[in-house]
Amino acid sequence: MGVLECSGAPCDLAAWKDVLVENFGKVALTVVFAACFAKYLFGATVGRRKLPPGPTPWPLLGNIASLSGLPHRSLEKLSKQYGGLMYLALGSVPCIVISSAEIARELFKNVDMIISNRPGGCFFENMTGCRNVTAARYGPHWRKLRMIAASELFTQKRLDAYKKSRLTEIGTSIKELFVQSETQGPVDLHMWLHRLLSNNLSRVIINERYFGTDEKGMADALEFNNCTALMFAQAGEVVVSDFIPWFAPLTKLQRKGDSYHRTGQLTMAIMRKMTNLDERRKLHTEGRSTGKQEDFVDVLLRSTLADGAPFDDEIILLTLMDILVAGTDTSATTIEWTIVELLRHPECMRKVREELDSVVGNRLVKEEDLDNMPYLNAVLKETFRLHPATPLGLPREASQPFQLQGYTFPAGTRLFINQWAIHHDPAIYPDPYEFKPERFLEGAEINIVGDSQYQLIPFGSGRRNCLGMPMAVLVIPLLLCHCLHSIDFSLPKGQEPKDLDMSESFGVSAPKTQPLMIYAKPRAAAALY
Ligand code: HEM
Repeated sequence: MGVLECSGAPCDLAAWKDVLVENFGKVALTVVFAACFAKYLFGATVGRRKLPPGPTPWPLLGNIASLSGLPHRSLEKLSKQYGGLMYLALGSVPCIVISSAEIARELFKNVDMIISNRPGGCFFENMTGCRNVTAARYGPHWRKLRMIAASELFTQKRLDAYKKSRLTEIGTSIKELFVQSETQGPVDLHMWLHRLLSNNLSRVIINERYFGTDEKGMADALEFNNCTALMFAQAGEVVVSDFIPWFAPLTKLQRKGDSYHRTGQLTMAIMRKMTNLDERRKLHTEGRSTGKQEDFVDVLLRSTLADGAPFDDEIILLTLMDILVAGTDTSATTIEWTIVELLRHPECMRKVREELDSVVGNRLVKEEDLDNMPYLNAVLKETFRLHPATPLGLPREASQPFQLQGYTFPAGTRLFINQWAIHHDPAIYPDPYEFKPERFLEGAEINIVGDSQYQLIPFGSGRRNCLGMPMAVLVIPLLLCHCLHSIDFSLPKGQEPKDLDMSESFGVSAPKTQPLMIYAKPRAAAALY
């Protein structure tokens, strides 16, 4: 009989001690595993009594796997099982997912301020120091940036001031599209839209068309696109130590922080070149002007931060980078999805064109026309519903404990508003996976703008909603009207609209996985450009 076999005879305690010391590593590991396993088995019922339902978390990792692939879709599936308010553990970070319009309404009505924080994380902490408006913690710095954006950058007055340059950009880009389609064959629609929208923004940021089709313009566009592609890829990486703090040494070893910091430096260098900031600051300090109408750089150069200090170079460049990055891909994604859906639904395309031809006829589209196009607006709402550009929104983090649906959540709880699940809720939208613009022309009106509606929230909600929404809700329908009024789109030979791949990828936005390659020929109205 071995020393540890205690049946009948008293145990040899000294021998026990020796074995324990010898095998300390193995014993400790066994205890940790046993504890994790017990938590895994019983945690769901005992430890989570006061939490909303949700899938059982794995030891250590929790439910991180639920965020892989297309997280908006896997979370929607889970919400069918666990409900509109679902609890997940991301490593050791508590997290809730809201998949119901009613619960979103309660959240934004009651605790908007508490949930207006962003979680930061390794990427933003190293790339921007969380000083940019998108990643900034809720507090005086963020409030000041938002206040300047709302009162100076995205006002109706400024949007009106750039009416002419918008029209010029759209006209120039459409002409370029015809040439490209005729000389080079099918055009990647997303890339074309991306360039147009970037130029539309560069015209308000620096008063210039920055991404031209000449050699320099092409090189600048390539440099900027490569940099944003790197940024998007890194922003989408799951850094385990963001969820499990024990892994911080590994993150350090992988030099993740260094590589995000380098991306930040590269972005700043590109933005500095684009804005010609050194020269602009010199002019500003000397009290001289560029002689052109005031642009975003002028506004930021004369702005002050929450502590009264003037905007430093970094904050100017970060603000403009945020606007450029957040504003182009999301809008290009939305317009591309709209055109794809219209190609797949010729009856809807016919109705939009009839409306355009009757309201606009044989002249250029005007911004005022947008108020007289109920069908086009319904088409756009249906695209925002079916293909939200940011299906999970941007993550929020609670700055204080808060209550929702009778549960109490601690400060630090991460929140995802699953737009995808809300927009595909069959109780609100029968046949939720079908493209049916008519649904927005019947029954009670559902609007995107205004906090009263939570059934269609592509721009998020509350005080931390999309900062560029005033521009997006003008530019997207306007550009769409111009495209549908003046361009005849056709697919490359042998391709049928019904066979188009309709899958989306998930990243900073959710574009079509396979870009739409398209021929573009002038419709009658194109002679006007
Ligand atoms: C289809 C177009 C767009 C969609 C669907 C969209 C969607 C969103 C969403 C869902 C958020 C997060 C809101 C939240 O947390 O509740 C957001 C934030 C933001 N958006 Fe947009 N966006 C679009 C266009 C634009 C444009 C055109 C700009 C600028 C020109 C812009 C700039 C921003 C910025 C800077 C933020 C961060 C705001 C903050 O954290 O305070 N977006 N957007």
